[in-house]
Amino acid sequence: MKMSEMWTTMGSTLASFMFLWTIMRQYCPYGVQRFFEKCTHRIVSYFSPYIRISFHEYMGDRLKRSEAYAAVEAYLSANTSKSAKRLKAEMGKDSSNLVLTMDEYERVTDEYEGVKVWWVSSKVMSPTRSPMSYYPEQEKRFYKLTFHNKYRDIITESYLEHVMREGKEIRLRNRQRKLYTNSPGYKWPSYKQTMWSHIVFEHPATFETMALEPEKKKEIIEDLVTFSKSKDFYARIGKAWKRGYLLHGPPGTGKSTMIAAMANLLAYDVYDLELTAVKDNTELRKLLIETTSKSIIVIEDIDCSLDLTGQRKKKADKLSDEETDKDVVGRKEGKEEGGSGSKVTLSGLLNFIDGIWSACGGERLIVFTTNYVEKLDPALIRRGRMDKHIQLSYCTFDGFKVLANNYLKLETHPLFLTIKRLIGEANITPADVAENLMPKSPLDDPHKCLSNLIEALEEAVKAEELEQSCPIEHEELLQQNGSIKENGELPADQAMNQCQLRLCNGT
Ligand SMILES: Nc1ncnc2c1ncn2[C@@H]1O[C@H](COP(=O)(O)OP(=O)(O)OP(=O)(O)O)[C@@H](O)[C@H]1O
Ligand SMILES: [Mg+2]
Repeated sequence: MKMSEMWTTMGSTLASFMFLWTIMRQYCPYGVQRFFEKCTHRIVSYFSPYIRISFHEYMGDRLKRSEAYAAVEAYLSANTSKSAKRLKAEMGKDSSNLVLTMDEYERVTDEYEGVKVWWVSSKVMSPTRSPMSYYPEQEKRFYKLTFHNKYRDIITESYLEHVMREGKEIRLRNRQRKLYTNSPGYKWPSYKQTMWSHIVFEHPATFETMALEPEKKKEIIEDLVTFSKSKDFYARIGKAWKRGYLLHGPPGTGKSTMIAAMANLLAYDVYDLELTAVKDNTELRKLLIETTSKSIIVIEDIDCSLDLTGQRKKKADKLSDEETDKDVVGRKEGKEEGGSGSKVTLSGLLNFIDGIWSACGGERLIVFTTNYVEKLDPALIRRGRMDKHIQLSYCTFDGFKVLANNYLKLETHPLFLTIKRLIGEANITPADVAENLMPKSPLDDPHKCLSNLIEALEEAVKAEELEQSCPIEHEELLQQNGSIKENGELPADQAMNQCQLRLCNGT
């Protein structure tokens, strides 16, 4: 057969095939269409000297968005959006600028060490489950890279590595950090791709603005930074790249504020896990798999989240007298919010923290907060699970100086001496100090705010003295009054008045 005849035969075969294909697309069911698509691809790739690599947005069972896809997306948006003719515009970081990426079915070229490659962004629709299906069709997006066979080595060995590295760096730079939550009572529709809902994370707390002793602050910052740079170390010692922090202390001592400061220091996302809204251990695992790296998974008030404290004790102990109101409220909420109540168990939670699944993703902090560390099951907070225990306590003079600088822009003041003396004697939380330093009217100058704080400190000192002189009466009064604060304190003025009243009455 002559060369020209061969080309003619090939051309007409392809033309007939294309014609058939057009008809099929219009009239045939999805399965038949896919079959013909595959045949076309095989014929084309048999004759073509070009290689194609696809990067799909979701792989396999679609549990997680592909990191490779996201890196390609970032790389292309930074490097080739100038050459693309059809672009997609989206709000970028801080909603302050528009980010342009190539639109669907757009094709751009890129050059690497003199080699030309082509990228196409595309999508296919997955079939609906049945003709009556309620769920909409799912879009499966992907990028396709095309290059000549003779450059196979350079592309697969070095260009792709370059794309991934640059893409990841760009993503990190442009990342808009997010605060995720697994909303309580929220029914997860099966067509939805994630169990987490999110908003932009914009908490302003930093370690600089935290009232904490300087050495403690330095130690925590160093610990966090060392962790974030220890990928190779964790790989060498054969440990998953994650670290657990237990923050404990009375209410208002800055546990939640510290989580925000941690996230801001390391530029991590925050996953605020509401345990009472998690149906069972399987759902807990799904939630874990969906978290990304560079994130903090937070379980606040772990002692109240579920009945995790008493799992190893007998059932009868469950509602013992020792339990505080807060515990009971926590469990009640779990029952109500979760409808049937959460079936997450202690072993489920332990698996969540350091089971085999916990290693996926890497570079993650798990943070528990509690007001009552002594109530937690030791298994939950042993070293290795909760690697670092941080106790947050009452405000010190160093802490006060940070708050005075934050709230009043004061580094020194004649009243500081009095405050230094009183703050050493009183148990006052940073939250209370902050509240007193807050100007209450436009006329409140720094002197007035500091005087307010001195008043509050004097009351706290009196309450301390009272507690030490007649601890039983003090405790009884707190219980009778019902105004006991969560950390076991009664507002100083109330305690004083009531104790004086009792002493006067001789009771
Ligand atoms: N150490 C601190 N440094 C700076 N501000 C603080 C600190 N502790 C508390 N605050 C202030 O008090 C408020 C309450 O603090 P935060 O919510 O962090 O306390 P918490 O320990 O999480 O309390 P709870 O146990 O009730 O959840 C914060 O908004 C913050 O303004
Ligand atoms: Mg808190």
